[in-house]
Amino acid sequence: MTYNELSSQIFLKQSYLCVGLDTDPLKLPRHLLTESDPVFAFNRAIIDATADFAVAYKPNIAFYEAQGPRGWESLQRTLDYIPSECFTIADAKRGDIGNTSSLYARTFFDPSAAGLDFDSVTVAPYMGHDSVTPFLQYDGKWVILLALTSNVGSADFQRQPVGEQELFEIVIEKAQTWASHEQLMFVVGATQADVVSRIREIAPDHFLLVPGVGAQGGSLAEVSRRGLTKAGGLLVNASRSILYASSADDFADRARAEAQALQVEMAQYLAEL
Ligand SMILES: O=c1ccn([C@@H]2O[C@H](COP(=O)(O)O)[C@@H](O)[C@H]2O)c(=O)[nH]1
Repeated sequence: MTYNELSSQIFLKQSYLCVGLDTDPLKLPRHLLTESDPVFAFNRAIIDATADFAVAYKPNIAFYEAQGPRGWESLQRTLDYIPSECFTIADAKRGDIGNTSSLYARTFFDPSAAGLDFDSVTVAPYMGHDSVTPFLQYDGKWVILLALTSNVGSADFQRQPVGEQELFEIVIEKAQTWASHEQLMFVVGATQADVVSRIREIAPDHFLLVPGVGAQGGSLAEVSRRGLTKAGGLLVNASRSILYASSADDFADRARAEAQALQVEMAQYLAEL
């Protein structure tokens, strides 16, 4: 999916919601456990319930890998089920020496390899340019680089001062020499809303993938007011607050209501642009 196509979807759906598919087999509603693939049955119901309000879906790969081969099958079925107009993110947080990164990229981007055809993959910047560029060799595919994460541990390295800057700012500046805003996004936690304006000075056009609203307590209002651009420019993720709004038979209805509430709020912020 191109930058303009993603931007168009945001204004068409009046939403920059990304639904995180962090599907934990231990948290599934009991009535789904008799399904042949309970994880996929859950994801299918969540996608059906939220697709009107979401422009992106982000399966967190850890939740699937932890299930072994069954998990990879659930992931494949889920990816195939996501509507084609939605942007897909493999939240895998990969990155290694170049030849290894090439194989990670092939896993998520080349359907003739592992069968997966994601639009994007999250990548850790720590090993530098040659660990990231193999992911950029695929036309139409995106790298979403971890810049300033939502967890408290982001203070350990990402917020360390380096000269006049903090380390995450150097990551954002340097990475822009590797790819344009048409192929590169940055992860910025919603819990770090206070620095989103500063990030917009360094990266005015890049999409930001923003996890941390909902269960982690980040503010959608603050991130939106500081991070939205004329192209949209944000994908705000919510996982647990949508997936596990209810653990009973009404889980899909409750997930839909949570997603709709976020979309309605997002539409207000888009109207203020
Ligand atoms: O900085 C980061 C980077 C990634 N994540 C991921 O996003 C979701 C958040 O889930 P919630 O349930 O909405 O808190 C999850 O997959 C994380 O691994 C993040 O939270 N922060």
